[in-house]
Amino acid sequence: MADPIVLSPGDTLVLATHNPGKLAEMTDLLAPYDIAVKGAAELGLPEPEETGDTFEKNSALKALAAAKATGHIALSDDSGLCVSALDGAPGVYTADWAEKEDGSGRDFSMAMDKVEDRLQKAGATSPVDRDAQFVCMLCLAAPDGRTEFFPGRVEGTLVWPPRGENGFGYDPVFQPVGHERTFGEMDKSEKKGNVRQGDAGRADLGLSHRARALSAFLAAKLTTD
Ligand SMILES: O=c1[nH]c(=O)c2ncn([C@@H]3O[C@H](COP(=O)(O)OP(=O)(O)OP(=O)(O)O)[C@@H](O)[C@H]3O)c2[nH]1
Ligand SMILES: [Mg+2]
Repeated sequence: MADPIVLSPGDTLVLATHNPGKLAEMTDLLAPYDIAVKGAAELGLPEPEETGDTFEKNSALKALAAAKATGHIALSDDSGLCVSALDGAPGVYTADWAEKEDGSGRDFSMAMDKVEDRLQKAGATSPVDRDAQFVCMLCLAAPDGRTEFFPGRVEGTLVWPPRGENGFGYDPVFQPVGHERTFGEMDKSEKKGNVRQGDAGRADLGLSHRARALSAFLAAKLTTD
């Protein structure tokens, strides 16, 4: 088995994402640690084509591209919304569902309409039929090609119409289990939840899929003292 990837105090960690919403959340979660965090766009890195058919494959290709290009350890995030009544769609294609037909970028209002339209067609009109998960797969990659994975997920219900202006992407339609407000109605600390170091998989380690995956990463790789 390959040696574990070691992050030491003062190291640079490249956040291998071009999504400003993800970058803000990840930077915030890593703020208490003695790690110099740099985003992929800030470093002028190209956006790799996501050719994988799993979250793991796509997170690996993004992290490896950034680690090899910079010579630093890199952390990527491949994530998406998996809707039970749609057999797990949009899943790894969550970002693609937001791409505008004229190629001019992403429109999440259109993407949320599309999900709702599919749910209506599937007859999923009552809350019990509208469960979904946000999934996040973090990949830590070293320039020599080693990779490690940290998954996170959160269960929820899709509401309609969308509610709230906070967050990004599909946040206004996703209401996590046990909460009465959507991610779009929560401020960033609520969406993050009670993140702290501890055993991966503990229920109180963060709320969002990303916060839970980051908790597992923090527990394995970083220390505040
Ligand atoms: O409402 C949301 N709240 C979230 O917390 C969240 N996390 C991810 N997503 C969406 O899922 C897709 C990921 O695709 P993705 O992993 O390829 O990322 P991306 O292309 O946006 O950036 P990059 O990291 O690849 O550069 C994109 O459509 C994101 O908007 C979220 N939507
Ligand atoms: Mg992407």
